[in-house]
Amino acid sequence: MNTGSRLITPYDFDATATEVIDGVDLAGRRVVVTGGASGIGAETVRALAVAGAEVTVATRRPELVEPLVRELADVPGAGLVRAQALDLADLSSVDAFARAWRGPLDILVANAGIMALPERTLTDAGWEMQLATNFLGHFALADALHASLREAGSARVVVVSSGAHRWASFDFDDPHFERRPYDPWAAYGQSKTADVLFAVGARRWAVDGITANALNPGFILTNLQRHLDDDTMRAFGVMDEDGNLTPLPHYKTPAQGAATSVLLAASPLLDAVTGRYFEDNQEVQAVRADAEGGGVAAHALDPAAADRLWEYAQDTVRAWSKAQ
Ligand SMILES: NC(=O)c1ccc[n+]([C@@H]2O[C@H](COP(=O)([O-])OP(=O)(O)OC[C@H]3O[C@@H](n4cnc5c(N)ncnc54)[C@H](O)[C@@H]3O)[C@@H](O)[C@H]2O)c1
Repeated sequence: MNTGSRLITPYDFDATATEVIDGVDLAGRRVVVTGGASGIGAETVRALAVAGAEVTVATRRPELVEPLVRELADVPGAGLVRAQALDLADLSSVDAFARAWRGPLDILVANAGIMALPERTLTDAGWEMQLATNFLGHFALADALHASLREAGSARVVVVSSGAHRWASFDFDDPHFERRPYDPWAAYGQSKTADVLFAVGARRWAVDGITANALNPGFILTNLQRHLDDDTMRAFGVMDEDGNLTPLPHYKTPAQGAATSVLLAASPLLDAVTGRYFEDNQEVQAVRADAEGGGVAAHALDPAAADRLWEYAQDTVRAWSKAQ
């Protein structure tokens, strides 16, 4: 496995999902994209399917993916796209999805996510909703699909994190905000730190030919911002006084936002690269958590924290399974 120097690719901020895998033939490769019904997930599905991959869109509402399925069915050379129900906040749904999967899985893109729920919200299992959706559900899914990933021979797991990971390390004493006051951004940041640590902890799967890398897609206006009030949207500079959305120059289109996911999922440049963090199609350097601009916080790359989180997630998921 590649643990060498920082990976710099020929692609930058502006590259689209299709461009970063131009010329790559994914015929015969089987892919799952969670949250592929909208936003950057849909663009990830589009680029991988057009390159020939067979893509399963794992989504809470499969009927909403029908237009995308029809669109890609008309593209010559595109792989088959289908939708299958998955609710990451409900482990019985995760379990059902994994049990129904047959044969190898070449690429798992853990893309689905929610951001900044204003009130502390719990899943039926009693888990804080952002942690459950953004991390624990994806961990459970990857773990349940491990044999299929191994069967693929050289599978890749792509974990969509966020620059918000820098706002919070993982609080092992209180991951579900039972003791500390709930903060929507601390909960989002913690879940996205967990996503990066997941990719780092997955180095234990290298022996099975499975690599895992994490990424920040950049800023993209999508449904993700639906829980933000107008004041927050104005503070972010993406809404004017009249309530019109005004994306800033550093905002990306969904097709650009999906590029780093697709690069990590399918570019030959990433062969055998694992446990790393990318932004704008490049591996980025570790920075102080409070640094301006991009970069990855040291707390998200810490191998000891990654191992501890892996054990925590495995125990949490297994405790849920036993209780069923
Ligand atoms: N848009 C941005 O600026 C931005 C920035 C950084 C990171 N991200 C990350 O990118 C990813 C995709 O977000 P997006 O911007 O495309 O937003 P989006 O809201 O369009 O996409 C998120 C998808 O996740 C799905 N989802 C949510 N909860 C789910 C659940 N319980 N089970 C299954 N699916 C569920 C949604 O239905 C949706 O299709 C997220 O992980 C997000 O945190 C986005």
